[in-house]
Amino acid sequence: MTVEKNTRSLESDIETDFKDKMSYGSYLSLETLLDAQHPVSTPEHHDEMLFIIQHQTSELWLKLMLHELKAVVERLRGDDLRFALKHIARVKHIQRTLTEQWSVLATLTPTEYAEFRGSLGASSGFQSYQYRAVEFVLGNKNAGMIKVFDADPAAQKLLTDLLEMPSLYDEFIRLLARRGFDVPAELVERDVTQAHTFSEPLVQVYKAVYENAAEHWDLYEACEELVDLEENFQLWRFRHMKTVERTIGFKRGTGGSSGVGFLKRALELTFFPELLAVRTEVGAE
Ligand code: HEM
Ligand SMILES: N[C@@H](CC(=O)c1ccccc1NC=O)C(=O)O
Repeated sequence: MTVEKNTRSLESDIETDFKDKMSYGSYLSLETLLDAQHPVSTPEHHDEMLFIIQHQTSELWLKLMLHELKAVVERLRGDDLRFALKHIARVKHIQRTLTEQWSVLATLTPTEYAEFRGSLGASSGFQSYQYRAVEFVLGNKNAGMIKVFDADPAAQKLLTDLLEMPSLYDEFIRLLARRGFDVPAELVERDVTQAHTFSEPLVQVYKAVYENAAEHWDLYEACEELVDLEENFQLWRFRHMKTVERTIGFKRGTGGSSGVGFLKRALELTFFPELLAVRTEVGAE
């Protein structure tokens, strides 16, 4: 059947009765999802909807990212690098989406934002427990970050559990040790509640992998995937910092920090420092 008058006719078998069947909206809990945008500015500022949805979509992607990263940790623990790599590939696409999404918020001018910023009170992305959870899973542990969730026991438990679990990087390092590489015992048995700190012997392990890539192909590939993950994470942080700079300049943050300066310091944090250091070591001078 052709389209007439630029109108597509419904096919006779198209389902239209959802009294007793699961529909699109019920499956996706759209009623809950689309009833969760509550601007607080009075009178309501047009641009607050953008601000809310930008954060909510970010939190949804962070939720999926955490789900995938937890699967990566499990797969590494089970020596299943192939499946770990599959999940990492998905995480990388989520990260790209999250980073590209900054361009939507960048349409908010400093004047527009200033018109409803006061309504946000002391709330801040600093209180995003899912963001902190991703940092913890990747190995950037910081127990001090949990204090801000004193009033949210569920978030506090999630973060405390993750703090006490070996991170994705801990599991990767343990896998390298099981594969027979010369990983120092203190790295395998380290206090996993602390942030990972630079280990020179680990650089030498990576050197062995990179200089014999053909022999250790899956590990070689995994190392490069981890470098991508870290770089993508830093790109998100950079776009956040630049968006903040153009939106509030050098004002202090609503969460109480110095603002842009505080966010710039996050760019100096690293997840997998040895994987960057090995680059200085490989190949000819
Ligand atoms: C105009 C938009 C935004 C501005 C002006 C802004 C500003 C800031 C500032 C100043 C901080 C430092 C903490 C503080 O004192 O408040 C911060 C932290 C943070 N923001 Fe935003 N932000 C914006 C949008 C977003 C969005 C869309 C997200 C997405 C979830 C986000 C997530 C975060 C996170 C996770 C932190 C903690 C970063 C860290 O600990 O290094 N922000 N933000
Ligand atoms: N910290 C921001 C406020 C802000 O951006 C924000 C406020 C409430 C919920 C999430 C936010 N996003 C990131 O920090 C500011 O200082 O303007």
